[in-house]
Amino acid sequence: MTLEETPNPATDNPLLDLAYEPFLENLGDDYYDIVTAADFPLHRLRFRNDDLLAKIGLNPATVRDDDLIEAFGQFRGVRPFLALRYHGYQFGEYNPQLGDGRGFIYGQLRGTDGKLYDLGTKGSGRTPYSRTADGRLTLKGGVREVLAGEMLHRMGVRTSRCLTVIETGEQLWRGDEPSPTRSCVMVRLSESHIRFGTFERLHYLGRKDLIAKLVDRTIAQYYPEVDRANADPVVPYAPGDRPSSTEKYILFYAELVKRVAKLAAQWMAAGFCHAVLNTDNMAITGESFDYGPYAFIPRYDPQFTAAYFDYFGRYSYGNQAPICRWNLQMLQVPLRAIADSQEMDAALEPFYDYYNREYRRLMLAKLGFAEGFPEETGTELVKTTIALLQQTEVGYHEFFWQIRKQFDRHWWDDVNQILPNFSDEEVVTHWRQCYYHLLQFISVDELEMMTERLACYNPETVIVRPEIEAVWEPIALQDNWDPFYHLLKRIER
Ligand SMILES: Nc1ncnc2c1ncn2[C@@H]1O[C@H](COP(=O)(O)OP(=O)(O)OP(=O)(O)O)[C@@H](O)[C@H]1O
Ligand SMILES: [Mg+2]
Repeated sequence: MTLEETPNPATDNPLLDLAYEPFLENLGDDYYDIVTAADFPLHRLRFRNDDLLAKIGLNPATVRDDDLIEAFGQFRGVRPFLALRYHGYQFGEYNPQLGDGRGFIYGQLRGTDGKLYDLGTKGSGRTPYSRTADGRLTLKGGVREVLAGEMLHRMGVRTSRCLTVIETGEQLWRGDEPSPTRSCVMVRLSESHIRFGTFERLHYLGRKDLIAKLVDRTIAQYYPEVDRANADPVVPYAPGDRPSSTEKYILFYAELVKRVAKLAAQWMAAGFCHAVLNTDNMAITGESFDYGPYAFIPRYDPQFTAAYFDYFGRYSYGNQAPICRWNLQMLQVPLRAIADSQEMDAALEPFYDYYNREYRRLMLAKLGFAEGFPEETGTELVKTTIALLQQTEVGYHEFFWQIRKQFDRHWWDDVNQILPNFSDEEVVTHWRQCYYHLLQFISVDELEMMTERLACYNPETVIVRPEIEAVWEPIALQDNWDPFYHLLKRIER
């Protein structure tokens, strides 16, 4: 290579040379505070997501562990770090004292898919929103968030995912972990950290102008289809008067309703209980994020609650769709600055239609079926499946795994071949008949596709709590990370 051909990067760390885009920064400082990162006594890379490095246009082989530590542990950043301001309804009570208290936006950049992504931190130190807390994330919290993102991604849920987890060598005190406990800093890639609560705060402050600006920018950036469908000029908002509701804003809200309804259906089909669906944990893109006390359900139980502090089951597994709908309804309050209330009500109306359609589609896919048979027949099978899951002792994920494992073309010929070793309880017999009935709409050639679909929708491993504890224990006791890395591999199968 001649001297002229030698690449001459600004730094030798490819992460610092990425084309970061200041979308959030350009909103102006009404929406964030510029903050600094904590200085940590130790930086040990515990997790790197090479899949995501590729997604942001990097060849993972060219990114060294030290590069990741420099950017996402020592925070040699290229842009100001923004702690975003937000409020939110927490367990139904409005809390005006929130905001990024232990994280910030490190930067934003385009994925290879052309979409803008946030790199957001968690556990990176105190900010003006930390209140009395330490601004830190426990190592176990980081490990759990990695696992949730990867598992949900594997199950086809629209979700944020962790890019890195770096252990930081501090001792933290927590009421819900044996303490002192180890610390880490996590960086996650998500579609956006703009939350429902971001708009709620602006309403609380009476800043309709800032709401209008944020909605316009949100639509332009994250709802291009709405922007294209309705090329209305941006409504200039003069404080004091009320802009007329343009179709664009209703289309945006209607699309958000659809995305959130689908997300709730995705969680339900995945057997996932998010656990803390406060409005500050709802992204304006309709993406799932913030994995704290979540759990994958061991058995089908609508009342299953994952957070020990959720005393009344507000965020129980079975309450996720109604709560998402309630959150969408509360979002109408700030959005009234730019959109008509009745029109938003009308846009919220089909929430359960979207939800039910997506849930039915996903449950049928978990059973191996695509659309293409009478609607009632499919609905009947889904209902019978739920009845079986409720009335027998079978585990939620175990049941679908067994279908995937045992599926055989003979099921198509003979109803008694379907899960032959399963019990003969009445509900199971009825389920077999429904399943067999639906199979009769399938041609032999399509059976191969069913096998593929079963593999796609039903992973071999689902991280119910004992699975997570089983990988955490060796980390906690012997600093042995192998079971964790092994579990990450198993999740992919
Ligand atoms: N250890 C902490 N130090 C400072 N603030 C904290 C800490 N833990 C939580 N908070 C703040 O409490 C609020 C609610 O926390 P929640 O657990 O929903 O969010 P989070 O997990 O910190 O972050 P995110 O929603 O970005 O995933 C947020 O304002 C958050 O910043
Ligand atoms: Mg949160």
